[in-house]
Amino acid sequence: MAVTWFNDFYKQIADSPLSHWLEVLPAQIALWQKEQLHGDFNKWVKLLGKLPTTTPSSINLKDKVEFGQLSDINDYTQRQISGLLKQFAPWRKGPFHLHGIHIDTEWRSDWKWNRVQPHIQPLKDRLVLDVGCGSGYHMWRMLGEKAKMVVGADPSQLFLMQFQAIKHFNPVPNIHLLPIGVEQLPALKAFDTVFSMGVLYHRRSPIDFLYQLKNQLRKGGELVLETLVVEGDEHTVLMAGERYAQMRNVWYLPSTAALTVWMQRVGFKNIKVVDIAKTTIEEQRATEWMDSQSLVDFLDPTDHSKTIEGYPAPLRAVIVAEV
Ligand SMILES: Nc1ncnc2c1ncn2[C@@H]1O[C@H](C[S@+](CC[C@H]([NH3+])C(=O)[O-])CC(=O)[O-])[C@@H](O)[C@H]1O
Repeated sequence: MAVTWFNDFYKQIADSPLSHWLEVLPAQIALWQKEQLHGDFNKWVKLLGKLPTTTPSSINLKDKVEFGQLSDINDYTQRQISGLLKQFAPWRKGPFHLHGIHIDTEWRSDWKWNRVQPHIQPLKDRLVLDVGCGSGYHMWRMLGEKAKMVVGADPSQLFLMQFQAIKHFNPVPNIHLLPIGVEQLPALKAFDTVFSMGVLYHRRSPIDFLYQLKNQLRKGGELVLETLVVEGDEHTVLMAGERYAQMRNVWYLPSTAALTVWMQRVGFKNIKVVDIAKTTIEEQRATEWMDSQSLVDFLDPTDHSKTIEGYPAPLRAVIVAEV
């Protein structure tokens, strides 16, 4: 089933600093549609098509992501929307509020945003990229800060569906999620702000990853990086064994001092560590919308300062820098 979600984006960027992206992006997306669709893709697109059209009486992106109130729709429609959205579970990144339906996600992504937002350059009128954006929760909050356009890149197709399901209730033209990985981005050198939160530790080559992020920024642009770190000096980097907090795809956890050295080597300037926070079992937990195991199951049951494998428990840092 071919989707046309990306055509508007191509048209919008044709006459913008992102126009040279058109040399590669449409071909990448066409190949993706032809060869890389998830087994449930067509089922998901059909479910999206069943979401009723509503008229939200309010849009709030400033302190949460909330489209419409319960009073805008009747009980039947609310149950219908809720039932359809549940079919896109597990819902990991959020929360979202749609016409009184509270999608209570595994993560309180709003808490991360509260740690990040006070420290970044104002997003008003900026062209913003979010690499590894998940379901797009933070992208909506970036739009709430009046960014001109927000583009997300994330290869997860379930996250893409969740994003499209949310966007259905507020179909504004200046927010787009593209199903591509960071490695598929050409050196666009055009974004005013690039975010990448929760991705660096998933990359096998973190230094190459930092170069890829840098290559998306215009001169003077800002990188906002959030990642798992460990305590230690500029020589400290943890490479965990096969799993870290049960995740198989975790590679390097540097100290903030080591990460700062990496970023200097890659050519970032004005590097500032602006927040360090332990992830709590209140911030990441199982809910009705994500009912499998979560952080509490990935920590040592007798000592929450350690993961179940015996490594330091998740500690996350926010770093801002310029190019
Ligand atoms: N090659 C890749 N390129 C881009 N993204 C990728 C790639 N591989 C995986 N991802 C995506 O990176 C995201 C990481 S989650 C952070 C979400 C949000 N930013 C958050 O801060 O809450 C954190 C976690 O799962 O640990 C997922 O959405 C992946 O699909």
